[in-house]
Amino acid sequence: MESTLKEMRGGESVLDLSPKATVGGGVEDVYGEDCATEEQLVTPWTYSVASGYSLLRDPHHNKGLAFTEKERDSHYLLGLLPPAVVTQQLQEKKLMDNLRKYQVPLQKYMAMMELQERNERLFYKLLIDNVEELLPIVYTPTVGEACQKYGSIFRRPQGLYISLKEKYECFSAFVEFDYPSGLAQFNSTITCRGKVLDVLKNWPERNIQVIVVTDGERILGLGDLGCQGMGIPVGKLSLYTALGGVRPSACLPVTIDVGTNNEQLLKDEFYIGLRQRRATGQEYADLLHEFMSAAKQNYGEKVLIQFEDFANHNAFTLLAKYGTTHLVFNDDIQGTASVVLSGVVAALKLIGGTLADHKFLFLGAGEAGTGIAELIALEMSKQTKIPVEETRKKIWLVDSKGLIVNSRKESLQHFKKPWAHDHEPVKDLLGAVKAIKPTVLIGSSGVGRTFTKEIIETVASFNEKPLILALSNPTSQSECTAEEAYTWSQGRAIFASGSPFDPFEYNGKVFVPGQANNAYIFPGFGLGLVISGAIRVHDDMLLAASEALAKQVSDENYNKGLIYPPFSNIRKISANIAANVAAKAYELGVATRLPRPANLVKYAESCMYSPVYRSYR
Ligand SMILES: NC(=O)C1=CN([C@@H]2O[C@H](COP(=O)(O)OP(=O)(O)OC[C@H]3O[C@@H](n4cnc5c(N)ncnc54)[C@H](OP(=O)(O)O)[C@@H]3O)[C@@H](O)[C@H]2O)C=CC1
Ligand SMILES: CC(=O)C(=O)O
Ligand SMILES: [Mg+2]
Repeated sequence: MESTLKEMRGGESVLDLSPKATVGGGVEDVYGEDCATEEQLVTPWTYSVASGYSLLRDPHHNKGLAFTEKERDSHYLLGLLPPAVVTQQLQEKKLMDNLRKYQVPLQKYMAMMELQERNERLFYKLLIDNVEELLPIVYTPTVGEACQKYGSIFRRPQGLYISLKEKYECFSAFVEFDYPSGLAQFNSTITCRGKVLDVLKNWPERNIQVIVVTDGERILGLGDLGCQGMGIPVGKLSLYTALGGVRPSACLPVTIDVGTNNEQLLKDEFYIGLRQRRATGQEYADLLHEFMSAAKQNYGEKVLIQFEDFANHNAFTLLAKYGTTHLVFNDDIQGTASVVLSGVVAALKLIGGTLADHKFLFLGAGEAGTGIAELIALEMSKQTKIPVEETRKKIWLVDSKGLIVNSRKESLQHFKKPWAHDHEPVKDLLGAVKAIKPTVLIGSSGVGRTFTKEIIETVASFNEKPLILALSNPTSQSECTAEEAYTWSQGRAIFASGSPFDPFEYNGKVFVPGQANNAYIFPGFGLGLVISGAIRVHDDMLLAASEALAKQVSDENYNKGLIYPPFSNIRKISANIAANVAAKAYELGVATRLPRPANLVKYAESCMYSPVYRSYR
């Protein structure tokens, strides 16, 4: 049975459909048919060998002109392709040549999406081999523009859409029973089973390891894009595969559609989502809960659910609520924290001192800002053995109302309260910079050009080498450009940004800005959880990921002023991050894949997906 099923999938063991012994010793009911009652509906799944025309239209197995003569003969492809047989390398060369001819990044994005839908392995080959060139296309900044225009550029759906329409409903009914002894009448609340589990079962893959889910309310720094936020889970998961080696069939992008408060989208005739204002409160919580329960029920305890680009009024609550029952990770809070801590630790080689010697000032006290602040305070506390309540005092945050200080504490959202320190009220960033005199300035506000000339000049006036991180995405929302950071600090700033900037020449010296983006962390972090079979995420794993990333910065990188290694080495970096995270999972006792492999880096590398074409019998 096992070999037959593998043969049916072209010899790939990518998706092993063979029955597996479960922990309890039974046989896994992959399709849910055996456990369904006679009244329950089941899906009539069929699997067949793709051949001929349908093989050419199956993105998982299509190789285009790279099908060999023998494969064309045995898979009924003769005549369906022109005679030339080419290598994957030549296909890659041609596609890169074509992509480079497009002047507009969105056209490149659409060409890449079209390739992903046509020939998945070639898509990943391109992305892996040309990561520095293509990352800004499939990811920030271009993915932001793609989400804004998703309704117009939408061709084929990617990922799963779960909307309020699928949520279970409760309704009251007046019920009458006509007993022999008399008529009984009462009001009853009836709950109809929701359809979220059925939606998950519609997805063709059964063996999902990573879900990236958004509700579209805070897409990058672009705000509420509703259902059109789908571009983000799709983009993040393509990085899970290309950068972290998680196989594409194990990745599931999900968008939860609870409506949108974006008036422009609500009026847009091409908008693809529910045309209503956002559901909130219990209705929102219920749909999210139905999704979280269905995901665990369908894919098991070890499926990683990554929350992405939720607004902060939901993000912290969801993370706290499901952190104890599910394997969940919030990329904006936790992934960003890990990547920024890594950059700061690496930067110490250039700016000097220990972590605790520095004073941090953030513009933006939301998910990214407070997430980073907390991990820095935690690491400082571990290094100095000073309680975290004390190390937090080295870190200051400014939100839209000014510096976060004690006198504001009562009115602050819960995630800001730990950052309310004793100080006079200060109304804006410039005032805060003058009052706090930070050595590190971090932008996480989602508002572009907020690091003005005066602010950067002031920071540079009391720091030999100010560390300036403009994290907000996409490029239009960056707190400053690389050119501004280097020029206004007279070439002294150590600078990195969330979206990439080109190298900049100032006074005859070329400055290479780094990219402080959670894309360095989440692919390797997720791989580490998957390969160890981790069942929960712990802050120490974020520290482990951060440490592994910082160790990958070479002297050559430091000499260029870089605090992150180049993305061209990302697969090696991800394997090291995965190994460190997995090691921590074993140490904490939350790993279930036993015995622990002796060499975790080698093991991580051996688990990574390769996009090279497979030969078909
Ligand atoms: N580089 C990376 O890897 C990552 C980058 N980001 C980027 O960071 C940005 C913020 O994301 P996130 O933290 O999730 O968003 P949030 O909405 O959670 O937080 C935004 C914060 O910025 C504050 N803010 C907004 N406008 C101003 C202003 N004019 N002056 C001062 N403060 C202001 C808000 O203040 P208030 O609370 O008062 O409303 C809030 O505290 C986004 O652009 C996102 O793309 C996010 C994650 C990762
Ligand atoms: C990078 C990222 O996750 C964000 O900007 O939201
Ligand atoms: Mg994000």
